[in-house]
Amino acid sequence: MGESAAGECLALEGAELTLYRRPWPEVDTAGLLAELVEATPWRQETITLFGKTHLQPRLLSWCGDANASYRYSGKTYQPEPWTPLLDDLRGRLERLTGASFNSVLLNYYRDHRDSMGLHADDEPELGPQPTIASLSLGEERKLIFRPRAKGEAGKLDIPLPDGSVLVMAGQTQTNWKHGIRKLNRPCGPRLNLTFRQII
Ligand SMILES: O=C(O)CCC(=O)C(=O)O
Ligand SMILES: [Fe+2]
Repeated sequence: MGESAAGECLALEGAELTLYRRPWPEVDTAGLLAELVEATPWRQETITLFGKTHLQPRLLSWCGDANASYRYSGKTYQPEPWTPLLDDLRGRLERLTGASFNSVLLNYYRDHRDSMGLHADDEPELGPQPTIASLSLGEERKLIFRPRAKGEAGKLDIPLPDGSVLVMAGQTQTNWKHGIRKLNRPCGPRLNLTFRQII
């Protein structure tokens, strides 16, 4: 595990992962979490599994430039406009990573029962090697990485502390799926913001 002022490179073959544990020590993360939970127009999407429709186990919101529409499970979503707060966070993440972002997906895990299934962020509009910067607020949950190819070995579980930023780049989405498991024990809320560039 290489460490530098720029962040920790996490070792995972065929992936490019950098973790910044607390890039902005002065930021009041609890206040930020509360403000975002309050101000965001949350939606709860449905998923259909084996012909049965369920509510997804988390709330989400999609925000970005007007032309950054997003297709997901066969539907196209128009982004909410940037708020000053989200635009400020976008600027911070752009300066931290050197990448550009025109949209952000907010995921709100209300408690231990909320989760996200294993997936890769490989939608065509993200391009072949997307750089995705993921800011976590609130309860520490583990982001689990599992190989996309059947029979491949290897895995990594990354605890994402309050105020941390994980950057996924290079071939990460090509080779790995990631997700958040539900927990057996109660826990507090967690908010995750993944900043992306829609092409
Ligand atoms: O909550 C997380 O840390 C993961 C979010 C994620 O994978 C996504 O928004 O695509
Ligand atoms: Fe993802």
